Amino acid sequence: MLRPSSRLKLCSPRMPFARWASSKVIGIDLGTTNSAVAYIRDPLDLKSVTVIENDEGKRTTPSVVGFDVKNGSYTVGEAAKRQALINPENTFYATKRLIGRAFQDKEIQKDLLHVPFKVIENPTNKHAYLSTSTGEAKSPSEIGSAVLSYLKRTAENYLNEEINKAVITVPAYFNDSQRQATKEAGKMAGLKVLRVVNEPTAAALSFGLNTSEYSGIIAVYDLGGGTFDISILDIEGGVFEVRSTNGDTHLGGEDFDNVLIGYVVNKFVEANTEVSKEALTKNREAMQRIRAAAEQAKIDLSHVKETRINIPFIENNKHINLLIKEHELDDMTMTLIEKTIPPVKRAMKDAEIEPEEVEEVILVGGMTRMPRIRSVVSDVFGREPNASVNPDETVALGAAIQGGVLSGEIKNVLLLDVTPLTLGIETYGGVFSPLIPRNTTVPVKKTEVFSTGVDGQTGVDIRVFQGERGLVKDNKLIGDFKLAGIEPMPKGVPQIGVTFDIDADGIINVSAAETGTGKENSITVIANSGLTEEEVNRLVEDANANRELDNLIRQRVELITKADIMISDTENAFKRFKQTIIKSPLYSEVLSELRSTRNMITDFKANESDLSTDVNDVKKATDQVQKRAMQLFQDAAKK
Ligand SMILES: Nc1ncnc2c1ncn2[C@@H]1O[C@H](COP(=O)(O)OP(=O)(O)OP(=O)(O)O)[C@@H](O)[C@H]1O
Repeated sequence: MLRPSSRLKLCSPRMPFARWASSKVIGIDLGTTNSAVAYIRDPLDLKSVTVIENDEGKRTTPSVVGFDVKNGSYTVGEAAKRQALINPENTFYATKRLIGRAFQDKEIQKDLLHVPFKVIENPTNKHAYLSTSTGEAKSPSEIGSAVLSYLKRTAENYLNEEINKAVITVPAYFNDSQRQATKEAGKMAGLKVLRVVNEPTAAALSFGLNTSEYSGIIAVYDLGGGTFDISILDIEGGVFEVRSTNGDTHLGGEDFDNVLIGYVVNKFVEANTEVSKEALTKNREAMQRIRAAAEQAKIDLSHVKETRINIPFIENNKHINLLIKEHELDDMTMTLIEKTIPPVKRAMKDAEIEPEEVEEVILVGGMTRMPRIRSVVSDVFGREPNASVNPDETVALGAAIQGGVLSGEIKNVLLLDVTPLTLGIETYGGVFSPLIPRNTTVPVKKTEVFSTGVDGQTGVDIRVFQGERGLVKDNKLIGDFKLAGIEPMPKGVPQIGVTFDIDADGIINVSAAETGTGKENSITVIANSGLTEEEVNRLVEDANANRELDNLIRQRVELITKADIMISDTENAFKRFKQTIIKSPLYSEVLSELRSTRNMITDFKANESDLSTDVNDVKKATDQVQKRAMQLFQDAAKK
């Protein structure tokens, strides 16, 4: 992992923070279920960072938007949640689970079964969009933007001034496409998004600066309504360095609710055989009522040992009256809780630390109030989580602090965040050539020089991948572009510099330039789809399981490519200097060795998947031909 030695240090923790005039930057936690907005009341006092209450006096606002299709207006937050029962098809919630994702993603297809509104495929970008009952398409960014506008207004009403700058948080494991879509939502809401900050990093900022002079290694375990993140940070003298991050962008309270909803539905149809499961699940209003009651029961069970779900007149004048115990909820959701453990272990491994080195465990997100989750987290880290952090507010508070840092109101705090997955390009033979390893501190810029694989090649396809495997076919294509207009040259001669530039928001820009012709091209990577939970898990697990094999294949492809280029060079030299070297008695002998090595390479490439062939034979033969060709040229020169 990159650990810059020249990182900025806080001169003295007791040094007063300086203030300079600037417009306010609000911090927004745009959550799957709930959102919050915060600001810094007094930059000289970091403890003055405050969550702003909405017009209903609440400190968090449901991320729900309800459209009135008759008059074209919409409501946000509590008001939207209240009308959900009578307007289920036009009340959109948990749309953060869709943002920047392809409609065909397995996760999206699974979610479709549980939501009372319509999710459609946008014909242009193939992303998941929403549709009102009158067929009006809305992008998840538009829904996010409605929530952001509401929070912007909340802040403006409270502060009595116009606000147009914000820091917005996103799950750490969000990919490029999901980050772009979130920024877009901010722009649509009339906000200049100064920075997109990872949620656990924001939580750490708020914890670290509120706990005076905190230094040490902390783990932030963040399980909210829709996503799970784990980050390991090293906090020292005002420098917040993320050492690793991992997670699952499709795991959260919504999944727990869905499990409980399934349980309630099954119990109801078992007890009322005249009601079919299909009829009940198609009844949007009934399902909306079951959803609300199930979520409430889940929340209640964090405080009481048992609770009742009572829903009168659910179908055919029948009622739901069900007793649920805490251990029953624990048992039915244990597989979901356990899904958080492998990312935690991977994050610790990547940060090169053992659990006992973690000095504080910070819990973020409403789901971490569930006692079973707390006990699992305690077991994994071997310590009780820190109880001083408010899991609903800490992310927004951290975003506001980062806003203060960016506006210059807060000095001497430096945030060093990381990129969650390895980034690289495809090279000859389908090999994944990483440029930026996962958990590299951002912003980062890196250039590597590549060349062509075929003689006379005038264009190259730059295909950008994200993932942990050695071959591109096992990773995720996140964008591609062509660099054309290269002058025809022998393979291996053109010098193509490929530059990856990841900004502090985690957004990726890739450019390529050929030095000879000065041809240049670039893209800002906009992924066709987000990484599904399965893909993320598969990427890392498969990479570990297949590391040896991948390395072997990779080394073989690299060796053969090198040999191919060397033999091509020698063949070209033979053609060019034929008149001179033909005079040497060595000529025909070396020429035949050259031809047989060429045949070896051709055979090897034709049977690339046969791992029983020894690539070292090709290497030895190539080295030998090189040596013999040198002798031939020296001998010919003497004549
Ligand atoms: N006391 C509680 N016990 C169990 N679950 C709870 C409790 N309070 C809230 N939750 C659940 O926490 C989830 C919401 O958490 P939170 O508001 O932190 O998420 P979010 O910020 O909207 O989501 P994300 O960070 O994933 O985008 C919901 O699923 C809610 O039901």
